[in-house]
Amino acid sequence: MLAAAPKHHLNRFASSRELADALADTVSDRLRAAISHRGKALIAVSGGTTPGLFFRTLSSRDLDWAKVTVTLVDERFVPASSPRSNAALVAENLLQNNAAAANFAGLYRPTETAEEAASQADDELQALAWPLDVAILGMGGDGHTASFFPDAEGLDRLLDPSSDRTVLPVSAPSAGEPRLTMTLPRLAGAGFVALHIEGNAKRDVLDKALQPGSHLPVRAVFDHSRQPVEIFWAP
Ligand SMILES: O=C(O)[C@H](O)[C@@H](O)[C@H](O)[C@H](O)COP(=O)(O)O
Repeated sequence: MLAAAPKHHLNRFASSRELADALADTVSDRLRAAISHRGKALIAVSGGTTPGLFFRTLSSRDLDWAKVTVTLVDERFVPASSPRSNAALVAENLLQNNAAAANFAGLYRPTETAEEAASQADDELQALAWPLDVAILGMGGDGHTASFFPDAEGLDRLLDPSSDRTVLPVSAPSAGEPRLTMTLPRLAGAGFVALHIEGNAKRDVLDKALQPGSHLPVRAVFDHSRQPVEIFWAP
């Protein structure tokens, strides 16, 4: 009996603009509901080149942003002054307009090593209002999500669904620089998990990841996510 494809829902859009509007609507509704239910909201977002338009669209949504904490799905081991910084990407595109009132909890720490930074961030992020209400994941053309790179040292540890860590360091030749990643259980435990990908090439990679027996890292999110993964895709 072949294992059924993990539960997910494909939301297709004609353009990046339509996708950004729909994802911003859904995410702002989820944040409002979390604030109404528990007085606060916690969202983790990814970096990279895909989410910019979505961030700028979400930043103008009307909600009690002062009760929202934005954190990162992953981060390059670089300071916010670096053009590679996801914290800088979020500051410049999401923490603007109405969302400028939101709180931010980044992963980077100015330590000698990524290991030390991950350990410090892991300690300090325990204080956040877990579980995530929203996790926005991206995906690379190699099937990585967060910083779960296929060539990462100790990938099994990064994908351990029972990890008691929140942040782990990542060393992977294909990653460019050392990374800091939120762990699978933290991401999989979110009340709403969106995978935001654009283009036909990534759609093909995702289709491969959803085949039985796939070992692409993104598949681990589908296999362990508490909620069905909502895929947001535009060509
Ligand atoms: O730090 C990062 O780069 C992201 O968090 C990473 O996981 C990203 O989502 C994918 O690499 C896709 O990146 P693109 O959107 O640039 O294709």
